[in-house]
Amino acid sequence: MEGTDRAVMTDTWLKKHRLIYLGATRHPFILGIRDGSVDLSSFKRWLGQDYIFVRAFVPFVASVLLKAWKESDDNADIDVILGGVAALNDEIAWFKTEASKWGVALESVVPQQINLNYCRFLESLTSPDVDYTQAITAFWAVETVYQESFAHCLEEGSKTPEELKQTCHRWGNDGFGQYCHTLKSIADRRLEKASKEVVAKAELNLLSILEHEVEFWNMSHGAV
Ligand SMILES: Cc1ncc(CNC=O)c(N)n1
Repeated sequence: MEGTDRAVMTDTWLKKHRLIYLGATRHPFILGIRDGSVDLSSFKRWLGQDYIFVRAFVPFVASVLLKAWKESDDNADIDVILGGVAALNDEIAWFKTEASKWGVALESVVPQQINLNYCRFLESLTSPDVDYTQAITAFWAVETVYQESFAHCLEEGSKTPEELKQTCHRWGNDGFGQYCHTLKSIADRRLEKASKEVVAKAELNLLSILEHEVEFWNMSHGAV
């Protein structure tokens, strides 16, 4: 059949950049959740910083929505991205409840430099000079790192403490997995038709995102 053995761009990239991808999705912080050895002060630090990140992620996703509306060849993309926006609305409410459960005062969390750097990078992708293909590919990458990381904490044989399971479910559940898979299909569909220049930029963005994600997990250790 035509096209059955054509390489899918995102799969090619994840194979090529496997070590850094594993660095982002199998980070010691995640492995610590999975084996129950995680330091709860690290978890609380991550929670406060991630709340700040997610608030900054909303305008990035809104920019992806705007680009889809202007540039996409498939109306269904809007529905998928809008679903992502709706999920972020729930997520922000969840962070507030979760933070009060752990005694984390979200209003007084000071964003760390690593967090600000990551937010600034995503903000740079909201520029009109960045096309829809690059934006949707970046969106897929950010979501997928969390999906793969937290799903790992729920796999058979994991010893995730009961009080952390809800957090893992938030991103590790099958519905979120399906959603990431849909984002991946959109990204691959666009990459297939994109110019070499756009494909090259999208790959560099992926590498930047993976590096920012590793740094973000590192931040939980409080050594920065
Ligand atoms: C640092 C980081 N990366 C990805 C996600 C997942 N996307 C939205 O929630 C997240 N919450 N935080």
